[in-house]
Order: sequence, then C-alpha cells, then structure tokens
Amino acid sequence: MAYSCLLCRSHTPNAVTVKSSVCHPFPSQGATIKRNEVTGDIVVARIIHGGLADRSGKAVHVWHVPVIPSGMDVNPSVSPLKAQSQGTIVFKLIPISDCPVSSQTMLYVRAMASYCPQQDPAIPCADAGVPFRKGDILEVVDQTDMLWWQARKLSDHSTCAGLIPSSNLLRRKQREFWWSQPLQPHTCMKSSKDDEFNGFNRGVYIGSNHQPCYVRCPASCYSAMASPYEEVVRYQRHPEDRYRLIVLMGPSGVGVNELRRRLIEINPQMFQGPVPHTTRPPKSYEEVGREYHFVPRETFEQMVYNHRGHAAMTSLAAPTSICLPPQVIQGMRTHELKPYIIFIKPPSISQMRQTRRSARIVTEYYTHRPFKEEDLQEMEEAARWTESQYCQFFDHVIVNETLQDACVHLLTAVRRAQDEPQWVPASWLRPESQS
Ligand SMILES: Nc1ncnc2c1ncn2[C@@H]1O[C@H](COP(=O)(O)OP(=O)(O)OP(=O)(O)O)[C@@H](O)[C@H]1O
Repeated sequence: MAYSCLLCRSHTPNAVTVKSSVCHPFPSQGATIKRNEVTGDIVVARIIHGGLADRSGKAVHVWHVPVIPSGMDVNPSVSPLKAQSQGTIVFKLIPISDCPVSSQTMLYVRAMASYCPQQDPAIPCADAGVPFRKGDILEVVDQTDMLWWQARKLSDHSTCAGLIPSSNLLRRKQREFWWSQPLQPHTCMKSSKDDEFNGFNRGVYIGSNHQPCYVRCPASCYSAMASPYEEVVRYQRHPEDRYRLIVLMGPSGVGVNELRRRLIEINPQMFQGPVPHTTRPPKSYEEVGREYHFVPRETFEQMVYNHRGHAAMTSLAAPTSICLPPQVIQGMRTHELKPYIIFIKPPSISQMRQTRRSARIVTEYYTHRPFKEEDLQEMEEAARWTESQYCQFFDHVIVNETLQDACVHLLTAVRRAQDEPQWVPASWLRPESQS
C-alpha cells in the first residue's frame, strides 16, 4: 500500500509503522495529536524534538494517521481518525531526504516556578510533558506554538524534548491559581513590627512575634508570576575581574558567620569579608561597625536598589562574601554585582542535636547560650521557608552538618564560582536591555 502525507499529500510506498493506543497520544513515539474542532478529525499536532519521529523520520510533514480498529488495516484516505475512535492507531512514519532546516533559535531559561504536567488537565498530553522545579535550567527547542513550547531539562541529559507551558500560558496559570487560593493564614515573612529584616541579618526569622499573613501574599507568591522563565546565558568570570561576589545566606544561627570567618582564616589573601550591613538593632555586646553596620531599613533598601550596595560592599576592594536577608536577593541580582548566591542550610534536627552540642547561639538577650530545641526548630522552619521562596536564585546549596565538611564544600563552591562558567541572567551580559 502507498501512503500519502497528511500535510504535503506526497505519496510513498516506504513507511515505518508505529503503533499506539488512542487514549495515549504517542509521547514515546514523539508526537502529540489533536482534534479538529469542526470536523472531529484527529491530526498530528506536533513532532517532539529528539523523539522517535524526529530522529527517524525527521519529518513534520510525513506523519500519516490512519486508525486501525482492533487490528484491522484501514485505508487512511477514506477513514480519518475521529475523536471517538477506539483501538489501535498505526502511524506511518515516512523518511524524507530533504530535512527541513530549523529556523528556531535556541533559548535557555531558568524556571522561576515549578510545574507538574500530571497535575495539569489542560496539557495536550501529560506523558509528553516535562516536569520541572524552580531553578531548573531548561533548553527551549521550539516556541512555534503559542501555548506549548518544547524543551528539555539540562540536568536530564536526555535527547528527547517534551511539552512545557509557554511563558504567557504559565503566567496565566499562575495568576488563575493565585486568585483561586483562599485567604488563609500561613507562616510568612511579615513581622508584627512591620520590619521583615528584623531578627536576621541574611536569614529568615519566624518567631512568635510574627503575625500570620495570607497565601495570597503579593511579596512572595505574586512576584514569581511576573516572569515564569528567566532567560539565562553561560557566563565565565573575565580574567580581568579579580573577584566574584559571593553571597552567603541562611537562617540565623546556621553558621554563616562561622563559615565566613573560617574561609577568610584559611586564605586571607584570597578572601576578604567586608563588615556587612544589617537592619536589625545591635545586640547588647555588638559594636557599630565591628560585627555589622546598623542601618535603617529604608537606607538598606536604598543601597541595594540604587546600587549603592555595590559601593558599600566593594569599598573593601574584595567583595568576596556578604550576608543578606533573603528579600534583598532579587534586587541584588544585577549586572554590576553578578552575585554567586550560596544558601547555607541546616541539617536535620537530629543531626543538629549531635553537632551543635557544644555550640553557642547568640541572641539579643544572651551573648552565648547553648542551642535550645526551639532554636533548632526555628532554624529548620526558616530554612524550609527560604528555600521554598528563593531556591530559584541559589547557585549552590551547602548543608552545614559538620563545620569541616561545610568548609571544604564552601571552598570548592567558591573556586567553581571563580573559575567555571555558570548560567546567569541574560540581562547581566546585556545591561542595556535592563528596564
Ligand atoms: N556545623 C557546625 N557544627 C557545630 N557548631 C556550629 C556549626 N556551624 C556553626 N556552629 C556554631 O553555631 C553558632 C552559631 O553560628 P554563627 O554565629 O556562625 O551563626 P550565624 O548563621 O552567623 O547566625 P547569627 O548571625 O545569628 O550569629 C556558633 O557558635 C558556631 O560556632
């Protein structure tokens, strides 16, 4: 039998047969199908990049979609596949010699939101979807469809792409999801003193003096909706740039100062740490300009958003490590600063009970007292919250279980930041495109 192409109507006697069931639109064979709303005919909607069809047929134009109810062969030209068809579908995949040259430009993006195709009833084929989490780097290989792009996760090393919602579609989904959420109290970063930066210098503080805020919280959830994908490019520190700014952040008490101190101690030539700025009030034993520069919140925000933060941090010539509250991270991610952000994460509570036995926490009231159970719980909760809100901005995560291991990991991460290429926002290398 000769087969005709649905799109170009050319005929060929040679074809590869691929079988699939009607209710599963062939993601493994590398295509999805769709129904024509008027005629009810089912046609191939797209060829998945890197899938079987793409690799063996190279052929958007050569798919043939006859339906074979219960093993019977049917002439496709007289029996188009209908939405109510049942049984087995046979695809005729016809190799073509003239492979169309793709005019698509490759786009790399960092996901600013998570997506699960299995939980999305609107996706054309959940099995062909690519699940991703905040922070994943995606290679977008096809944006021709307004709603569904094709992409692959770089970490998967798989050749086959899959479906992801386009930027506009994902933004729309997020907005719909946001509006459908009930106003419920949840633990958020809103303190009763209306000072989100109080109580931590770069980590979060969730304490009993915090009022509940609501799931529909413009500061956190809604900001993520602005652009669900951030375009990224590979960046390698220029040899003329002597230093790369390393930002350490983590919940209060996790060991950021300790690690920073040790890093500088190990190699004072390479690492310098400016006295960081904080918006919290000084503790009883702290001296202005020794542990921190204590500045009002407005000044702090002004410094960061007007890039005066840059001036303040670089005044010590080697802005190797600074400590910041998580909310400031977004404002810091600029072409001028190009920060490499390392999140210092506490280990499990049981591991902290072991490792922090002789450690001393510094609080507002006691200079050095042993860690209490609630300190550990607060730290774990704060870390979980920070990760859920900001993990897309972390270049690296270090679990601080033992100080020795954490130090080794930190050294390795810092060297990597200095010497190896990383994915950074494209706007950092195209500053003129910044708004
Ligand atoms: N892995 C670890 N094992 C044992 N003790 C640790 C570890 N990491 C940190 N510590 C100890 O925990 C205490 C708190 O650490 P550190 O002062 O560095 O916290 P921090 O994150 O800077 O918080 P803050 O800014 O509130 O002081 C210190 O006594 C430190 O020596």
